[in-house]
Amino acid sequence: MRIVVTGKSGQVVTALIERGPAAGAEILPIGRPELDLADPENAFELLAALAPDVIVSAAAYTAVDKAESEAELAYAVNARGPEGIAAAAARLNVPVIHISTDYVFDGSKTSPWLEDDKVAPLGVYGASKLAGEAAVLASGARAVILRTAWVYAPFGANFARTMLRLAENRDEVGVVADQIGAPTSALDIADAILKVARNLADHKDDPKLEGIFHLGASGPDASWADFAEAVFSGLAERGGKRVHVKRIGTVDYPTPAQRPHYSRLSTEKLARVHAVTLPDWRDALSVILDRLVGPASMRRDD
Ligand SMILES: NC(=O)C1=CN([C@@H]2O[C@H](COP(=O)(O)OP(=O)(O)OC[C@H]3O[C@@H](n4cnc5c(N)ncnc54)[C@H](OP(=O)(O)O)[C@@H]3O)[C@@H](O)[C@H]2O)C=CC1
Ligand SMILES: Cc1cn([C@H]2C[C@H](O)[C@@H](COP(=O)(O)OP(=O)(O)O[C@H]3O[C@@H](C)C(=O)[C@@H](O)[C@H]3O)O2)c(=O)[nH]c1=O
Repeated sequence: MRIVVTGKSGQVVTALIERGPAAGAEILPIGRPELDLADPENAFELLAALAPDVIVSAAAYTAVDKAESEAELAYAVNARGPEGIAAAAARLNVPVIHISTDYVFDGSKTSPWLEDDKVAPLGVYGASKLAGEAAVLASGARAVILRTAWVYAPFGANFARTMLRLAENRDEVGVVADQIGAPTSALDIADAILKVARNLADHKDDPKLEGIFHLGASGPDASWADFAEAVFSGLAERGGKRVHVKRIGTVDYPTPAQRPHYSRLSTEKLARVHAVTLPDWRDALSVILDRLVGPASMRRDD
């Protein structure tokens, strides 16, 4: 199975490159400069030459706060980019898996968001990603939208690595405790994408496999403060320093973009239709901390 992916240097694609071979997939990443999503005119020629079985559209403008002041660029990359990719996929008759976000929701629910719940993004990033979803769904390509959330990995820019960096010279970090979701490992996302890709490649005439699906870790709801506490206790278990999380409110941590208070995604549809369920986020974090900090068995107090 040949899978062409956009977003060569991103967390999800780096994970796909790592996990692809074990799943029998050849991952062909494309990134800048060969494809600038803000101007995807050459997408068809580029994709056609690579002859993919499946296309994964994972590149995005992901700077949530900066998007508020760079709306034009965010829409170009997150909406017109995927539109160009999906149009090419339709012409090539190749299915496309497009990665989207929990930030398409306003966070007003108190139970996990379903695929057909009302979308109402609070910021430019979420709105531009929503426009990307719409463009992909309207393209005529066989399409799966995978909305995921709170992505972190042993590589790339993410909240867990930010916490570990802050731990280097801080004993306490203030983190919001009133935004709830599920941290999701890019390694697990990659495994899920590979299974969905296999299903699409193997069952060409099954429209039930297409549409919007939510993809997130199992385990209890978590706030960013819970996630930070889990990172720091994992650090201490591995012989690192102890760092305290000061649990604060969103009002105490003002940011240019508003974020949803509750963005946990219901993953039942993905489990039912594609037979994909992700591990508990606490186990997934342990796997990633083993790589970032060292295995827990190396801890000093053993
Ligand atoms: N990170 C998260 O917490 C979440 C992410 N998602 C979605 O998952 C997907 C993957 O996210 P993630 O792996 O974290 O992404 P990253 O932020 O790690 O990487 C984004 C990638 O997109 C590329 N990119 C940005 N602008 C352009 C452009 N104009 N042309 C071509 N490539 C471009 C970047 O390339 P370069 O390095 O050259 O800038 C980079 O490779 C995205 O669609 C994102 O919206 C969904 C939920 C949560
Ligand atoms: C670094 C830091 C952040 N925070 C807060 C800010 C914010 O409300 C929350 C999350 O911080 P970040 O800005 O790192 O995360 P953010 O960029 O909002 O993460 C989002 O990225 C996009 C791409 C997505 O699609 C989302 O699913 C989500 O993962 O934690 C603290 O309270 N203390 C801190 O020290």
